[in-house]
Amino acid sequence: MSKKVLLLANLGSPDSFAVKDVRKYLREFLMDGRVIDIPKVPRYLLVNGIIAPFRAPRSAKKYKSIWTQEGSPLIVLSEKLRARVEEKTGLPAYLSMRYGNPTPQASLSEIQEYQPNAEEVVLFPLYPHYAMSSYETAVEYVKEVWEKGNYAFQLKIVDPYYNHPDYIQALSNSIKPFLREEFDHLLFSYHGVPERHILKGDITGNHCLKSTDCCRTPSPAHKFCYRHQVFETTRLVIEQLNLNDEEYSVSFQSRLGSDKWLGPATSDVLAQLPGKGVKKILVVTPAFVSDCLETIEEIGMEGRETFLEAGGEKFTAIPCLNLSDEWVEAIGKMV
Ligand SMILES: C=CC1=C(C)c2cc3[nH]c(cc4nc(cc5[nH]c(cc1n2)c(C)c5CCC(=O)O)C(CCC(=O)O)=C4C)c(C)c3C=C
Ligand SMILES: [Fe+2]
Ligand SMILES: [Fe+2]
Repeated sequence: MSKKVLLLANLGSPDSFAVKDVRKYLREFLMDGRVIDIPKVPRYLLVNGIIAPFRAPRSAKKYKSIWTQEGSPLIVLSEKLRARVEEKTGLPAYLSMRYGNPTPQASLSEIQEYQPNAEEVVLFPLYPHYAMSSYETAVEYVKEVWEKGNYAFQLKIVDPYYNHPDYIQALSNSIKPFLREEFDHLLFSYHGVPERHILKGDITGNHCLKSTDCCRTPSPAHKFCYRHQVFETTRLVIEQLNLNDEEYSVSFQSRLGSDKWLGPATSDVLAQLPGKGVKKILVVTPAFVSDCLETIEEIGMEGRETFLEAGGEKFTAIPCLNLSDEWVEAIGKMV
């Protein structure tokens, strides 16, 4: 019986692609004040009156297009990753989701029941970068459940690892085989967030988004700045891959609502690049460590269509780290 237990935390998926399950999932997700950060009453009206009813049927169709025999790719891959990490580290590993199942309540209770010698649970968020709508909400939610539950074990949390050498190495090596084929451009497409989230996370109150190169000027704000962290991941990977500045760029995907989000938008970039002579593109999505709706459908299907319709000739979506040995080893080292 181990004193140290691992808990991997990811975002979660609906229980099925049925509209009612997708609606329930969207409601839980979007009622999170760290995702839609407006006061509770207007948020309730917006989510329940507008977003969930209109978005659920459209999202359900998208989920149906990626669903496998085993279930949602995000859940299936996260569970397989959990098993590999357990095997590799020799430590008991559990999985919980921020929205949907398995809940942190269920996972922590399982640990309590089946790991009676556990003294320390190490929470490993399956998000390399800090964003209030991803890493922060996942961590704070598990903390909240742990605080309420009177568990016998301590809770330790792994910091964002966007610049950790082993993560960078695993990510770079996952891209390398694709560079052997002819390509014109490597696009790093990260999940977007509203600019307001970046401003809220600025602990100096006067750094983030105050100049175009704020994320490249050293500042204590970077500890919580998603934009800085994704630029750092990109810079470190580019260094490993020996690419020059013309061969790659960064964009942000999955925009929702009418707020100003980080840009440029991936969909705009994919529509414009063929006109600038980019006919063969590679797209990598490092904000996601496991393939999911946003990588398989939004990039692999919609993004491909946008690029080819705009005159592109070859579109390659590079898979996420998923179950790569190097990634499993990197997690083992980070925990
Ligand atoms: C205001 C809305 C959203 C913010 C901010 C946001 C940030 C954010 N999300 C991820 C990772 C994932 N998001 C996924 C799906 C998804 N995201 C939003 C909205 C926001 N995300 C919605 C409504 C959905 C559901 C699908 C849809 O209707 O479009 C997923 C995939 C889940 C799956 O089941 O496969 C992931 C993963 C990050 C990392 C992030 C901030 C950096
Ligand atoms: Fe999202
Ligand atoms: Fe910044």
